[in-house]
Amino acid sequence: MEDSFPCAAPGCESTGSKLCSRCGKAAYCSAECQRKDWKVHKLQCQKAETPENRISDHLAKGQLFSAQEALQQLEKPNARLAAELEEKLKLGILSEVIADRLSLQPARYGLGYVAAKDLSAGDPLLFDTAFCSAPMDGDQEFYCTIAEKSIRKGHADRRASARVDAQADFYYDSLLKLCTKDSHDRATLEGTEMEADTREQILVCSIAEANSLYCTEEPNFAALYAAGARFNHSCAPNASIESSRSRLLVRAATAIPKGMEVTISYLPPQLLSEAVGFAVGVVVAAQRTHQWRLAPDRSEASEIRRRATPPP
Ligand SMILES: C[S@@+](CC[C@H](N)C(=O)[O-])C[C@H]1O[C@@H](n2cnc3c(N)ncnc32)[C@H](O)[C@@H]1O
Repeated sequence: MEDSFPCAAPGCESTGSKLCSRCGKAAYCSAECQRKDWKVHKLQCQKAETPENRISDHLAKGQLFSAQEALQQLEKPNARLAAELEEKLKLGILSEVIADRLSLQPARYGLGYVAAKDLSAGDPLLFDTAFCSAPMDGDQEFYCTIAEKSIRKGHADRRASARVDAQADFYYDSLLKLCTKDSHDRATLEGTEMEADTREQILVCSIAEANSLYCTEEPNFAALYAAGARFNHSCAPNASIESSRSRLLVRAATAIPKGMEVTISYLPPQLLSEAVGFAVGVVVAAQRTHQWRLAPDRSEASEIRRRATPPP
């Protein structure tokens, strides 16, 4: 930079050789002078419209998908921003409705996502980070492991900053608001006298069972995503999922008009395509693997079970 810029800190007569990385306008001779001047400078410091600053904004707002996309488009890789993104992904407490494409609303089965604008096939809709995950073939049911891990993580106060703690608490609170397994009545559970810890264990276990999703990229794992869990199931879904132990991306699989519910399949595609005749095939396949259970209405479920059970 030109030598003629004076250091912007009041009283300093040195030459400013480093520009403020945020606005790119004020010049300082040293980090110390920049620190001293920050109280005044911050009142006029406007973030320059650079791709790096846009990525910082996305990261600050927890929009990790948008940050990742913008990082990939940078002409020169930026190791600092990439490391910040990785840190945030690891926390497992952030989700992003991409480009305001979805809204959470009352739907056919409880709450569900509805297209907030006309969507095209392939549009990314929701990015979420897994709060916890577990193998499907562990010593105990995967949802018990997910519940145990979730409770530990939900109560931990070991994070990097108060802000991260607050976000983690918010994410855990939204997990606690997810629906319980169909046969578990939340009001009964909440009204029954028992230790608070025991109630929480039963509640989170039921939530983990009703809301965990299979991992398409790591087929032996299931994971619990607080925002992703709000999608309802369809055997002819209009959205698809790409999921791993740490991340979930939901994309429109077809064009979806504004106002239509966006659905995913809770079953891995191979189970859906193996199914001979919709419900019976799916339920039998799911029971056979002991992994996935659909939640049709109860009379339908018992009729399916009756038809699916071979005569003695
Ligand atoms: C992962 S949650 C989906 C979001 C849920 N509707 C909510 O309000 O949070 C799964 C629960 O939604 C309901 N559900 C989702 N899809 C369904 C479907 N196709 N048929 C019946 N119930 C469904 C069931 O109660 C199921 O246990």
